[in-house]
This record gives sequence, C-alpha cells and structure tokens, in this order.
Amino acid sequence: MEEAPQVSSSSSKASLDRDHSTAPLATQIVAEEDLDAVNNEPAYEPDEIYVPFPTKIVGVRYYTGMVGAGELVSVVREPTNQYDRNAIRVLNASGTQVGHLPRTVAAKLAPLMDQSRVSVEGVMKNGNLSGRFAYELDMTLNICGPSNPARRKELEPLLNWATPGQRGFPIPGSNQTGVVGTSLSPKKGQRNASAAGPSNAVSQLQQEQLIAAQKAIELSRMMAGLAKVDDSARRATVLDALCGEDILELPVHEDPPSKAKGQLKNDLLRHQCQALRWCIAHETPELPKRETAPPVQFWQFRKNGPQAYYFNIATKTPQSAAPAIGRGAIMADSMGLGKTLTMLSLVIATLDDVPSAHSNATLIIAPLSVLSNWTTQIDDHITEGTLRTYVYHGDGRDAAAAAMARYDVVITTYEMVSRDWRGGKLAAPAKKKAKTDGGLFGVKWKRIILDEGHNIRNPKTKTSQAICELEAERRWVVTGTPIVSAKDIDLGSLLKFLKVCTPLDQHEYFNRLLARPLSKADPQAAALLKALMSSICLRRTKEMRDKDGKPLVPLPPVEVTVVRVALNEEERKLYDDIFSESYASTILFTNVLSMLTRLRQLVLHPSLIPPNYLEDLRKANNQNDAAAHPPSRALGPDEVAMLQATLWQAIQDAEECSVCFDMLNNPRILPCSHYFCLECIREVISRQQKCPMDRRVVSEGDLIEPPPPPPEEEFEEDGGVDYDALDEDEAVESPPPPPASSKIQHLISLLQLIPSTEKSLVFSQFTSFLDQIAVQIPFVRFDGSMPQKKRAEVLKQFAVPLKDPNETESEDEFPVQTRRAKGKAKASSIRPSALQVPVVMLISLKAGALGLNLTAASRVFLMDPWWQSAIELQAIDRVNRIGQTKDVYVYQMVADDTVETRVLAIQERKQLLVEQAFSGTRRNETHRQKKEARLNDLVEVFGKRGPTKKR
Ligand SMILES: Nc1ncnc2c1ncn2[C@@H]1O[C@H](COP(=O)(O)OP(=O)(O)OP(=O)(O)O)[C@@H](O)[C@H]1O
Repeated sequence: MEEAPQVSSSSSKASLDRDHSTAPLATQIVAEEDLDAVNNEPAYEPDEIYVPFPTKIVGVRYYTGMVGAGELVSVVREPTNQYDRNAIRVLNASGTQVGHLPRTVAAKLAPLMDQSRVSVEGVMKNGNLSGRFAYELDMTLNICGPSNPARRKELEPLLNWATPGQRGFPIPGSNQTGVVGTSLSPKKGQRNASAAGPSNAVSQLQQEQLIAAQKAIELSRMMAGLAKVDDSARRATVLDALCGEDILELPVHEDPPSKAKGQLKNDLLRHQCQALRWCIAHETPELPKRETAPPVQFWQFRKNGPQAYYFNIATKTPQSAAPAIGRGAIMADSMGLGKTLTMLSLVIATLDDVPSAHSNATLIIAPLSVLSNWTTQIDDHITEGTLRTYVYHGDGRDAAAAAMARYDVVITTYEMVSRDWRGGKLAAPAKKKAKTDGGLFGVKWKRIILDEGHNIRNPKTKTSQAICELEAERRWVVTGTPIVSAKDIDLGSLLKFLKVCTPLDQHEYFNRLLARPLSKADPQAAALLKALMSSICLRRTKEMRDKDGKPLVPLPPVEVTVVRVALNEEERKLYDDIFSESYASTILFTNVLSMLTRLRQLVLHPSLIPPNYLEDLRKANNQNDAAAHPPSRALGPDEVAMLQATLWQAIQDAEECSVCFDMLNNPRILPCSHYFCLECIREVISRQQKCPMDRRVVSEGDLIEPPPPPPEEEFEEDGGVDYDALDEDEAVESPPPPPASSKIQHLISLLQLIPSTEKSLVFSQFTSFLDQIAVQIPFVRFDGSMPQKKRAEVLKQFAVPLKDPNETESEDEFPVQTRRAKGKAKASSIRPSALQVPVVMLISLKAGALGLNLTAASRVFLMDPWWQSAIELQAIDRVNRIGQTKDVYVYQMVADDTVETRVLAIQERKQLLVEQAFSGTRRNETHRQKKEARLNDLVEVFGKRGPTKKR
C-alpha cells in the first residue's frame, strides 16, 4: 500500500500515521452529544390528505416531462414566473417538468402553499407516454395539511372551493365521506371468496392475492402498534418481519479479506462473508436489462413495442433515460453480530476499486460513545498496515481535507460533521472555526458509513441536514434497530441520506407512499415497505439458525437471577416514612414521578436523596396551597450554579420529566429545583404560571438552562471522576466514606463470591449511585460525562483478561481506582491487591447500553430495575456477543418490598401489553392516552388507582 503522505506541518500529532491512536482526540466534552442534538430539535409532525381535487395540467406541449396514468407527480411553487406570480409547476418523479396547474387553481393554492399551511401532491389520471400530442392532462391534486384536528379545523374553510360541489367538508360525526382513505378490510369480492371456502371456484391467483392482502394487513397492524411502543426490542421484531426471508441462504463471498492474505487477525465468520458479498452487490447495483429481470430499486425494464423504457413500480413513473440508482444500503444485523468488522472488510475488499471522481477514502461517522469501538476493532482485527486510519475529532482536529482524502478510513463523530457544516441557518458558530477547505465537506468520499444511523432520524436537525450534504459515491447506515414505525420518520431520513430507491428518498414521496398510508394501516404501503426493506436492509439475529439448525453465532448460555435485597432497619424506616408521605402527596398526581425517582434512589443509597427530603415532604403535605409557595426571588450566581449542577446530574441519570413522563428533552430547572422538558414546562406556565410540582408561582423568566459541558481538563481535575490511581498516603488522610447501603453490601458480597478469573459489569441508571459504589470497591468507570479519550482508555484497560492469581506474579498492569469523591478514601477491596487489573466496571445504563464490546466480563449486575426492559437487554448484549467464551450470569438486584418489586411486576404486565399491541388486539392510543397509561403505571407503584380521565 502507498506510503502515508504528510498533513500540514502545523501539527506533528496530526501526521498521517497508520497508528490511529496518535490522531488528535477530543479536547472538548460533548456528553452524548449526538443524541442530545437530535432530541433538542423540533419534532416532526405528519400530515394527512384533506381533500382530493380533480384538475388538469396545462401547457404540456411546452415541456418534455413524460407521465403515465396513476403516476405520482410533484407540485411545486414557482414564485419567479414572470407571467403569473402564483404559478405552480408539475414535475414527474424524475424532476422533469410536465406542465403547470391552471391559473385559477394556482391562485387559490399559491398563498396557502407559500405560508406552508398545506402541501399538495398530484396523481395522474392519464398520461402522455404514447407520444400523442397533448395540450392538457387530467390529474387529481391531493391537498394535505396537519393531522392535528385543531389546525385542520382552521384550514378547512379555506379549502371549501376544492370539496365536491364546493359544499364544504363533512361535519364530524355525519356519515358523509369527504376524504379519500384506505380500508383495512379485504375487498368485498375477496371477503365473499374467503367465506365460501377453498372448494369455491376461486382461482389460485385470487387466493394468493387474498393471502398477500391479509399478510399486508397483519404487517400494517404491527406497524400501527409500533406508534405506541417505545421499545427497541419490539421494533426489532417488526424489523425482522420486514426484512427478507431468504437471508440465511445468501451467497458467500468467495475470496474475502483474511488472515492468510495478511489483512485480518481473525477470519470472517460465515455470516460476515455473506454480508460482505451482499454489501458489494449493493455498492455495484445494475439496472435490469430484460423484461423478466427483477426490479432494482423499484425500477423495471419494460418495452412498448420497439421502444424500451424503465418503469418505477412504486411511483408508476415511466422514463426512457436510465434512472440514477443509489450505491449502499442499511446493515441492520442485531447487536453483537460483528457489523463493525463486516464493514471494515468491505473497505479492505474494495480498496482496489478506486472511484474516478471521488477519493478512495471511507468516512465513518459514529456517536462519541462508540467512537473508540471502531479504533479498537481495527486494532483487534485488522493487520497493521492494511488500512491507513485517521481519527478526526475534537477542537484539535487539523487535518486538511486533501490530506484526509488520502487515508483509507477517517473516523469522526456526528458532532464534528455538524461543526464543519456551513450550510443552513445554524452555521454561524461553526464558521468561527471553519477551515478554508471545508473540513469533512472538502472531501469527496468514496463511502460514508453512519454508525447508529438513527442519529439522523429527525430531518429537521442540523446534524441530519449536515450529514445528508456530505458528498459520497456510496453510503451505508449501520444500526442494530432502525425504527420503522409509521409515525417515526427515521426510515425516510435514512433513505434521504442513502439516496437509494429514488424518489422514496425525497420527503414528499416517502410521506405519500409510505409514512401517511402506513399510519392509516394501508396494506399496499405495508407491502411496499416490506419490499423496500428486503431490498435495502440486511438483518440477521443471533437467534437465527442455518439450514442445519446451527446458530448463526454460537454463544454460551445466559442465566438471569433476580436477587432480592432486604433493606436494613434504618433504611426500611426511612423508606416507609417517605413512602407514606409520598403516598399522601400523590393524591395530586402531579409530582408522582419525582417522588418515585426519590424512592428508587433511596433504596439504592439513602445519600442519593436530598438530606431534608422527608421533612420537606411533610411540610409540603401540610400546605398544599399556592399561597404557601411565594414567587421565586432573584437568585445569586452561586444558587444558579447549584441548580445547574442538580440539572446536570438529572441529565446524567437519564431522569424523566414529571409532565410528559419521558426522558428529559432540552431540560430546564426552576428555582424550586424541579426540572422538566422546556416544551412541557412552557406549556404548563402558559396555562397556570405555577410549578406543577409545588405550585410555586413561576414565569418563563425563572427557567434555568443546563450548564455548558465542561472542558476536558476540568473533568480531570475537579474530582468528579478521578481516573488516577489512588495515592495511599492521601487515602490515609481522607475521612472515611459513608457506610455502604444494603444494596451495595449485597453487591460486594456477591462480587466476593465470583471466581477470581471473572470480570463484572455493574449497571445503574443513576451515576450518583455509581459514585457511592465507587467509594467501596476498586473499579474502572464508564459514563456519559467522560471525555472520549478516557472512555477509550477505560475500555482498553478493561479488555485485558484476568489471569489466575495462582499462576501469575504480582503485576501492576493498570491502576484500579476507588473514587476519591471530593477527597474521600476507599474502604474495601474485592481483589487481592496483588492483581491490579480492572475487575469491575461501573457503567451508566444511559452511556453503556449501546455499541460497547465488553466481552471481557461474564457477570452483569443490574442495580436498579426500570420498566424499559429493552435497555437492560441491550446492557446484557454488551457481554452476550461474539467473543464471549464463558457462560454469562446476570443478577438483577431488587430491593424487597419496595417500589422496585412493583416495577418488576409492571415490567411483566407491560410485556403483555406490548404483545397485544403487536397482535392488533389493542387500538392505537393517542399521545394523551399513552401519557395517562404511563401515569397510571407510576401511580400503581404507590399501590393506588390512577386517574381515568383527563384532569
Ligand atoms: N470474525 C470475527 N472473529 C472474532 N471476533 C469477532 C469477529 N467478528 C466480530 N467479532 C467480535 O464480536 C464482537 C461484536 O462485534 P461488533 O461490535 O462489531 O458487533 P455489532 O454488530 O457492531 O454490535 P452493536 O450493534 O452492539 O455495535 C466484538 O467483540 C468483535 O471483536
């Protein structure tokens, strides 16, 4: 391979080195940057068809666009038209103009379109394919608007002119039908045929059609059920149903990168060789050349007499010129099947396939939390010298675009792409540091691989827009669970990035052909989705077996044990007192979530709740009166800083908002220390100007933002997370740590029973609880607040296997820490000090549930149960994956007779609900119903019945 060229002389660190570990890493912490960026952006709101309006396309003779009957066409404003400022163009799916809307129609629609109040789509009734001269063509305009009923009510009067006979829209509840809809029921004839039984003279074709229709209905129902299931495990089930059925029989790449060829340190497994061949085929797709050939990205080859043309079976678009087809797809193998190595072997296998108009460099974009997984996987599996790799991250990133283009692989994060992007309204801050050569945007990439591609699920986010603007010849999305629910729009965003299956990659067509009809459980759309997914998505799961019944990846068994922990006398008393005060308070049903969180924290360690919590609760119960809660006074800088620290901790602990009961999204804290999503608290304040928790008078001006992420050095110095080995002298001087709680003591006794050759992961949602465990046992730690460099170091340390102490000399291979929580010292030790290799990793559920390889461990402790059991499953998947050679033991630690035991019961019941949702026996719930159901769950934890109606 060609020798590495040098980058700018300004940084020796940035030299193009085959060893990526020398590349500049993060100098600024952006904890969980990418996901937060996504969450903080405006939500997407789907629209629906209000009315279909029959009209014409005029001026057809002046344009070259061809259309066929039934074809979907775009309707686009043309405000610069010199003859008519209301002009509206009609384009076919390839973007070629067919004509205009009549002036009278355009005059009515243009103002509504200009104000983005409606969107308009066309469906052709006839076409101009025959070549016969036409002045006009017939079409139907579907006029669409927001599905929100209040906004629809406002808009309908403005569209009366488009309703049949201009009689206006049907009054809700009347039997008129004004809007086209789709029905789930089979067609009348089909139902009769089915009822008559197989002996009836129904042709085989009809039977097959009927079965297909029923399957599609089932799929549609599953899709509809997804809208209310916020559970990635369930989404994965739908994904499995959508992706191709023949994937176990896929052909294997005959000459993959290998050990023998000196490229890999471990040979690819069979399913990876299959994936490699599938990936290469998807990078080099070819349009069909015969009428009998299967469609490629929905394009068929057809003939009309001697005239050959391509026909898009999704949009019914004919065109004579060869349509553009995209290169790339979605790699969605389930967690732990080795997608990383598969994608790296794709890079290696195609190194000689050098593009003519692009560089030969592959850009990998990953969330910060899994960035180091790529570098580690390269170290572990790729022979040195095979790939020239560069990590582009942090403020110190200074490789010039031209230099980056000469690497084989450049690894970066979503945040870095956003920062280098200069497009759009949000570009101003990026401009300050922008390079003259455009950074990542200055390279024409051979290939882009998006790891955890759902980070671009919301097309309105800056990240999503930036990523779609990167230039590349081939595009890949790697994800364990792409969300394909009808409401969530991430699949549309993924297609937009991938630029495959045009025009489904355009929001308008995705919405028309998939998102909207799917939300109405339209079987045709479900069938289209299935066809789409099986053609562009590779999905295998660990549970799959090959034709000989062998698992795809043989893994040792996993045993899960629920460990019941009794609280000690003191904890029990405090718990019972707080529980009964909370019980009394929940009559209001407003602060139930916050009280539940405090109870959950209390059973982990009493120090996790505020010192005067019980007294405050009692006081609050005695004065449920707004008058007792005066408006907030002006706060001093110290008080603001303290509140910000509280909010920061809540974000780290993935706490939920007490208004929407979802994870805090763009959170704010009030002077009374209660925190909410910005959107939720704004809505509450607009109605009642009181804190929903303690009814203190508040205004928007009282909302305090989270603190900015501290720079990396601060993390090193402030003791928040101390990664240096503990200095023994200092330890002697430090005051003793707080006593271990019952849960921690139980954890310690279990850890002591574990064989000395085994490593353990200790997961908790609450990083403050990890702090408490940290003062009791030696550990390494991984959480969302850690800078990237530290994360990589910790993972590397932990990956070192333990040696049997009987066989090894005492070695100080790595420091094992006990946290000096602001100067406090360590208490006990799990390991004989002779063996200084990390044995226990403390890991936050939020930061550690996705994308990490921790197969060095075989024991998993889940310290606090929650009803999002999917996150716990993802945590277990960190150890239950390729590379795991030992049996895995999972201990779910549950404090006896507390909220935790009830949470477990709810977890089981939820499982049932989710199954019902998937079998279609439950109807769709509205957002409010969902919220109420959640509130009922919360209240049930207190052993009460929740509200049944909107309060
Ligand atoms: N051919 C192979 N031989 C040996 N080990 C392998 C092989 N392929 C993958 N692995 C190991 O399997 C583990 C899982 O791989 P990887 O992280 O790529 O999974 P993944 O599918 O990306 O999972 P996730 O979706 O959780 O990120 C890693 O420890 C990796 O080193």
